[in-house]
Amino acid sequence: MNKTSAVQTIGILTSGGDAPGMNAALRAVARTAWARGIDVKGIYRGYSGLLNDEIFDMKKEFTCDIISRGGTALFTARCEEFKQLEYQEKAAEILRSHNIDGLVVIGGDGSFRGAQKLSAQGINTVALPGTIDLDIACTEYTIGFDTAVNTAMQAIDKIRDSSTSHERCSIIEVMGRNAGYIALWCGVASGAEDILIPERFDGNRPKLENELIESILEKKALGKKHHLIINAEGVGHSYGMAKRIEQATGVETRASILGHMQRGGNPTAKDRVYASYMGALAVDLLCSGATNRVVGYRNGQYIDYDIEDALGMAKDVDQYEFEIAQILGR
Ligand SMILES: Nc1ncnc2c1ncn2[C@@H]1O[C@H](COP(=O)(O)OP(=O)(O)O)[C@@H](O)[C@H]1O
Ligand SMILES: O=P(O)(O)OC[C@H]1O[C@](O)(COP(=O)(O)O)[C@@H](O)[C@@H]1O
Ligand SMILES: [Mg+2]
Repeated sequence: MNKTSAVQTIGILTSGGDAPGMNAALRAVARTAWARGIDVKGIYRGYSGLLNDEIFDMKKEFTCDIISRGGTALFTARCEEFKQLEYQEKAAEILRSHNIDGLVVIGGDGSFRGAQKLSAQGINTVALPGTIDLDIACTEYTIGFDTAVNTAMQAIDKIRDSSTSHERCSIIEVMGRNAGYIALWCGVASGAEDILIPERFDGNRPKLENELIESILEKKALGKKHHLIINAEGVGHSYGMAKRIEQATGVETRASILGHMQRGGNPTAKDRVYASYMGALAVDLLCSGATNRVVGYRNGQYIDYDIEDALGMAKDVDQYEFEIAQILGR
């Protein structure tokens, strides 16, 4: 019992796509809470597990040997029904029945909406940005992005060796349903000739493919031995694109979709350390009586925002960075 804290029992859940570093975050939440004299309960499988009352008393052992592991020891899920008010009310009841008066939600923008709804139901809630997509406007950093980019970059390096040996064009599709940050970073880090991101795609596929065909022929004429195209999932259609490009250019073209390997693996030091400080801050915010907050990282500092304000912020790929990425691939 901590008489000065606004909350006495903190629940933790992970929600949406898993991200490397979620374990470091939940470990930090639990250990900071214990250090502050607060009880901790784990909630399995995100909002879905919460609605099924999959709640347990977290003990120290649960947080041991997980900081170096990808994924989430609490498991994660997407839960459509949680978008409805009646399920949000039910979830708040369940939390209260376990004496959980503070909740930390680790997930992406969708999960923040859920956290906001629980806050409206009277449960003090703080969210941590856990997503490989980096698509959260209020923060320069999200848990998992750094690891995902490094994992994808290493895979691209390997594909590049094969691509160069065969003097082929390779289209490599990386994750990012609505966001091109993984593609942009991988493109720059791998020296890709072309980078396709949803933020700069107008939906006109024939136009996009014609530009790529021109770019491939131009670079082939300059003596380039391969042509790497990093394609974000949000643009997609990599296999069809490869076929049409090969037909039009005569350059053998292969597509590789990296898929879920990008979400796994041991988190980088950055993901472990940032996630740890963010987890600790979430607890201290709850102790101070805060609710409906999201933790972020900006200008070298860990900060927090109102969830509504955070979700209202717009984010776009920096145009200068995108232009330079294109220049460097020429
Ligand atoms: N508008 C909403 N209201 C309540 N809960 C939501 C809302 N949007 C999303 N959620 C919850 O958050 C979960 C994760 O959202 P999703 O967008 O799939 O992943 P992420 O949190 O990684 O962005 C959803 O399955 C749902 O349970
Ligand atoms: O594993 P799923 O459910 O197919 O989801 C795939 C999506 O999850 C992500 O890996 C991460 O997105 P979220 O963090 O929003 O869940 C996206 O890049 C990808 O489009
Ligand atoms: Mg999301």
